[in-house]
Amino acid sequence: MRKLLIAANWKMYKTPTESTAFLTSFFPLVKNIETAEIVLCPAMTSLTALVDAARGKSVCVGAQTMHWLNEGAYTGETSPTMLTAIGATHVLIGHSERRQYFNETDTTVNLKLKSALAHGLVPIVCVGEHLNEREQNLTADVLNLQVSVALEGIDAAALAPLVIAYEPVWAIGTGRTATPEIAEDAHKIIRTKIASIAGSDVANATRILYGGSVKPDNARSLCCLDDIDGALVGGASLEPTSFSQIIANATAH
Ligand SMILES: O=C(CO)COP(=O)(O)O
Repeated sequence: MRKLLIAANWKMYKTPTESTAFLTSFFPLVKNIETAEIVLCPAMTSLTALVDAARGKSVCVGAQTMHWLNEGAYTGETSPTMLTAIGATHVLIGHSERRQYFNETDTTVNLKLKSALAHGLVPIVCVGEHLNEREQNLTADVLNLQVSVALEGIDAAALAPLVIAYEPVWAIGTGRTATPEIAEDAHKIIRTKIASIAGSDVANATRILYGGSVKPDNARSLCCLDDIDGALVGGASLEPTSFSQIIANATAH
């Protein structure tokens, strides 16, 4: 049985003060929820403050990206060792905005995934097709390629912590959510691909989140499906009430 994971991607929003103020209002709203793991991914500058504020609470804190190396002359970058040193436990890898604006590729996703696993960070690897790819019936090809390159050269035994987030690019920040059928289909494609690479045990244990315009009113219909194990939420995670409603609806029986 896979435990639901609901993650917030705050992108380039919230100062450290705003991040900890969020937690102060948010935590009382979710503290009795035991059926989901909750992860907040703030901007790098808020990580330390949020890790400190979340200590002892059932909320984890993750980064939105990282370099794959431990150190080096890479201006502006943050290493996995730096993240674990401050207590971050999760990391988003290969978000479509990183691929679009910062030249991330399937190959750098693979390097980052190997590095995150080696450092004990829970990797949340983002995959998803563009609208034109969906319109040309290329969704399965795109997802299969993204997943296979991401997992290249990684031992099945090392993949236990892996989380994948299916985020169709056309649904991000657009208010246009994938229908539950579209999302479930894509998640099945991803799970089947993982099984072909790493075996069915790994595939069945891997949590696959849906991301793209998740809101309180669609969280239930997405998260109740067999192959959807949670959500990666952008805009609607910035506000404690809407994010806590997403969690409540996603975990409702
Ligand atoms: O990119 C996303 C999460 O990583 C999704 O963003 P929205 O929820 O704002 O569409």
